[in-house]
Amino acid sequence: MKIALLGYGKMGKAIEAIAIQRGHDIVIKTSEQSGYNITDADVAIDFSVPSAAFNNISNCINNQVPVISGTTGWLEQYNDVVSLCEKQKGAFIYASNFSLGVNIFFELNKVLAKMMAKVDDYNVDIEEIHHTQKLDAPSGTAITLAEGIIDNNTAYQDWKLDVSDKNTIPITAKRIPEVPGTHTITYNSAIDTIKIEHEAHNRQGFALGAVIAAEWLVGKTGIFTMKDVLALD
Ligand SMILES: NC(=O)C1=CN([C@@H]2O[C@H](COP(=O)(O)OP(=O)(O)OC[C@H]3O[C@@H](n4cnc5c(N)ncnc54)[C@H](OP(=O)(O)O)[C@@H]3O)[C@@H](O)[C@H]2O)C=CC1
Ligand SMILES: O=C(O)C1=N[C@H](C(=O)O)C[C@H](O)C1
Repeated sequence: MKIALLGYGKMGKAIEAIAIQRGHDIVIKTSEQSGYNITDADVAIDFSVPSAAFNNISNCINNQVPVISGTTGWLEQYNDVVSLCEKQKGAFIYASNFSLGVNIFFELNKVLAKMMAKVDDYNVDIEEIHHTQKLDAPSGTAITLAEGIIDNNTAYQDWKLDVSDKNTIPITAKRIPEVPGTHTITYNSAIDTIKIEHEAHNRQGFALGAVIAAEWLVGKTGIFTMKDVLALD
């Protein structure tokens, strides 16, 4: 498979290594908005910056190149991408986190949220820790986790960074050098604490998941998620 890497930073480089191991060719690797022909690729993988993701993804869809994006912090434009993809009959996957472990953690979070909806004694909060170069906060993964709780527990209607109102899930974002990504969900009561945590040890899980998603997407039409790719149901 001929792969375009849109964004050749920490993730672009990790994806390149795994894609080559799996027998793919990297035909475009760029950290620029232009200067390449996207139709040279069978599939594009966007891990760029929040301000560039929408244009990168739109360019692929407009040129009939299937595209997956792991870039976080641009989701206010997600519905525009969905509309464009439907209009152009393109193929697109966004995931806030491509790792198998985090996608299992997403499902565990939903099951726990459903159970906790049956009791009044606990307050939930989410903490995410990432390296100091991260541009967005809270992390895309923390937002997906908050949405998983909101969808399964009517006590919560919203999430906010550093705000702890009734019906709102507070998210705390910490930035510590070299941390690839740690997410903790805590349910606290006067009597005890229930905690679930995912800690990435490196970027390999994100990169492998992205390559697997790209392999899966080629030849399909539509908008998909990692749940479709991993068939976790
Ligand atoms: N979904 C997931 O599983 C994961 C998602 N991420 C997300 O992926 C994104 C990238 O992460 P990471 O690799 O760590 O970040 P980096 O900052 O290391 O890399 C981003 C790269 O994008 C480049 N860039 C800037 N503008 C453009 C453009 N217009 N088109 C293409 N590339 C551009 C930057 O170049 P320059 O430095 O010159 O500006 C940089 O090389 C982030 O949003 C992060 O949150 C990260 C890990 C896992
Ligand atoms: O910027 C990162 O590094 C990461 N970003 C993603 C996010 O915002 O959730 C995924 C992972 O946690 C690493």
